[in-house]
Amino acid sequence: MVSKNISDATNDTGKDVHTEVSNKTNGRSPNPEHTEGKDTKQKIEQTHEQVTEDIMHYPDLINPLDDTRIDIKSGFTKDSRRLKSDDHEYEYDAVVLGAGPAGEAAAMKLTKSGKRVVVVDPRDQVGGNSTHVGTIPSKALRQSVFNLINFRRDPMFTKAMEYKQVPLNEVLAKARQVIRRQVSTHTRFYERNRIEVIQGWASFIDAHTLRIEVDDNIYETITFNKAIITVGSRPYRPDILDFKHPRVFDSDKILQMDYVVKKIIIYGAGVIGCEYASIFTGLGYKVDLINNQDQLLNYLDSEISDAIAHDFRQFGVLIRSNEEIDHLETHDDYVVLHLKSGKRIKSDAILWSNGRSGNTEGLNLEAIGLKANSRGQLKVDDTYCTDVDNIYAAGDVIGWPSLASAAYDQGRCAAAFMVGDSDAEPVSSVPTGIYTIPEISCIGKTEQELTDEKVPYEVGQAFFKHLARAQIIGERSGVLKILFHRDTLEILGIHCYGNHASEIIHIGQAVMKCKSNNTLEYFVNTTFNYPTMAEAYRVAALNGLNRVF
Ligand SMILES: Cc1cc2nc3c(=O)[nH]c(=O)nc-3n(C[C@H](O)[C@H](O)[C@H](O)COP(=O)(O)OP(=O)(O)OC[C@H]3O[C@@H](n4cnc5c(N)ncnc54)[C@H](O)[C@@H]3O)c2cc1C
Ligand SMILES: NC(=O)c1ccc[n+]([C@@H]2O[C@H](COP(=O)([O-])OP(=O)(O)OC[C@H]3O[C@@H](n4cnc5c(N)ncnc54)[C@H](O)[C@@H]3O)[C@@H](O)[C@H]2O)c1
Repeated sequence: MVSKNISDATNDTGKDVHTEVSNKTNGRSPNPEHTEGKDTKQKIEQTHEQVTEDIMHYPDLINPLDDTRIDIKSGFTKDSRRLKSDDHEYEYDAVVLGAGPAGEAAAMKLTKSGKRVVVVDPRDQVGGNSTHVGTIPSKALRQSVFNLINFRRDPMFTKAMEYKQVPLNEVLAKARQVIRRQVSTHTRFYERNRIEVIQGWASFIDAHTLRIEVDDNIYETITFNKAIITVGSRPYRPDILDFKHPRVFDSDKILQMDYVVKKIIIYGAGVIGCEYASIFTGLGYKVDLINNQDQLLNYLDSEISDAIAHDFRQFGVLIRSNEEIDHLETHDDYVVLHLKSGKRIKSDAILWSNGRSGNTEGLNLEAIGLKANSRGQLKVDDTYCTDVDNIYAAGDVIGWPSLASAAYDQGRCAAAFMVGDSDAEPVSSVPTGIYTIPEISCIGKTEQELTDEKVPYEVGQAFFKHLARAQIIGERSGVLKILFHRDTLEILGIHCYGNHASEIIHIGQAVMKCKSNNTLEYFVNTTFNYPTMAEAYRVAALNGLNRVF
């Protein structure tokens, strides 16, 4: 279980801060009357033993940045009782299991709809895995490495200073600041909306009762009318690897790496594997990227997938395609990866990044008649309702698309369905934003999909190197591709490779969303600021129109 000790916290100025923990000490003292009987106690002790003995079993709940966490004072518990609950026999109208993006959005929507809501999360801070071990630390880390790369490229600095390798956890200094600010911002959202947050592990007793382990062997029981499961996911860990070994990492544990390596194996060339390939090469490590498919990120436009593979190779990444692990040999200061093809790769460490599993194991889903699939994920219908009609689910725990961006919207939409909003709609179109160096972002169909569907499309493209703004800021590579219907000029897909791609994509996304205006001509007939990266849309549109006859 997550440590409940308040460690020495520092604020952004590096000074110590000693304030109160949010969820844990929010005025709710655990009620001993709720402590379970002996049999259950024994069962729980087992669970507990498992957790403390094998903390890596719950990697999603480990905060590698624990040592410098800020604690946020919160006093919203009592206030939330002022909200009138609906007319039923339960203590809460709704309970939210998990305070990540999906849980937060659901809680906000529910409370703004006048519902009496409680959020349960074992962490002593809100934000979920997204803030503590996922999106936020990895993106802040990427930014630090990106700055380092630019710094090294600038002769003004490199002449004056000698470049020295730094361990990953030191580069994470910036991430710690961002996490603290994010936690503080989101805690205020809960406070201002008077949403009660309980720190503890939640599990179901029945479809209207939840048991919360609020402290070691101390349980609290609450009753609710509806529940939403937003417990997120954790890295998938196959039995053949020993994640306690100091040279074996996954995306949670890597944030704790406190030594410098020269060479690292990344097993799994999905989004996490590719993002970390950029981070490690930026830090000067040699990378072996093991891909069990024949192409990197094969759901992308194939030109973009080729471009990232080309750039990776330029930066010294050795991509090994169509390979599969046989076993891993671990030594004190190195590992040897044995592949089924017979190849052997020696390296200082390995990062395993081969998918994630939903955190459903400890929820006692049997008690409510639910079953997760082999990846720990729950099935929901178009209203985010599970097979049990008062239990909903959103975010990573339901699988696709497993993004913080979508999790937030799914949580909000699920809550809208829970309160019976007539205009609620499920999340359907989600852009891809991959924060490799350079970035990749896309929305809509790929060339391959349009070809398979026999849609008569054309392509308009703009290379960043020709844009004034790109030349000013020193962007050397990058392309924007617009796919459009050659007869109607409707935009069907946008694919962007290059820095700022994840921002640039939103211009096209907005146009695609406006059905009546969704045409390539929008970019020709609209005056954009100059010089900007957005000029790529005008250049690509004109390029595309020139191909139409
Ligand atoms: C390295 C990495 C980088 C990523 N980068 C991006 C990115 O750039 N952009 C993007 O959009 N997405 C990114 N993602 C994905 C993103 O982090 C997830 O999609 C997002 O966190 C899902 O949000 P969620 O609310 O479903 O769950 P989570 O953020 O996983 O939060 C779930 C919460 O539930 C709690 N919980 C677990 N068990 C229980 C229980 N029994 N009772 C109560 N609470 C429980 C957990 O403690 C946790 O706080 C990244 C993920 C990783 C791992
Ligand atoms: N920029 C971003 O948006 C961003 C960044 C990082 C991570 N993420 C999210 O994190 C998730 C994980 O990324 P990833 O790179 O580890 O893997 P991935 O989801 O890309 O999958 C990699 C491989 O692992 C397999 N796999 C996935 N889950 C498995 C499981 N439970 N058991 C066995 N095999 C499994 C998949 O089939 C695939 O072959 C992705 O869904 C992604 O959306 C997003």
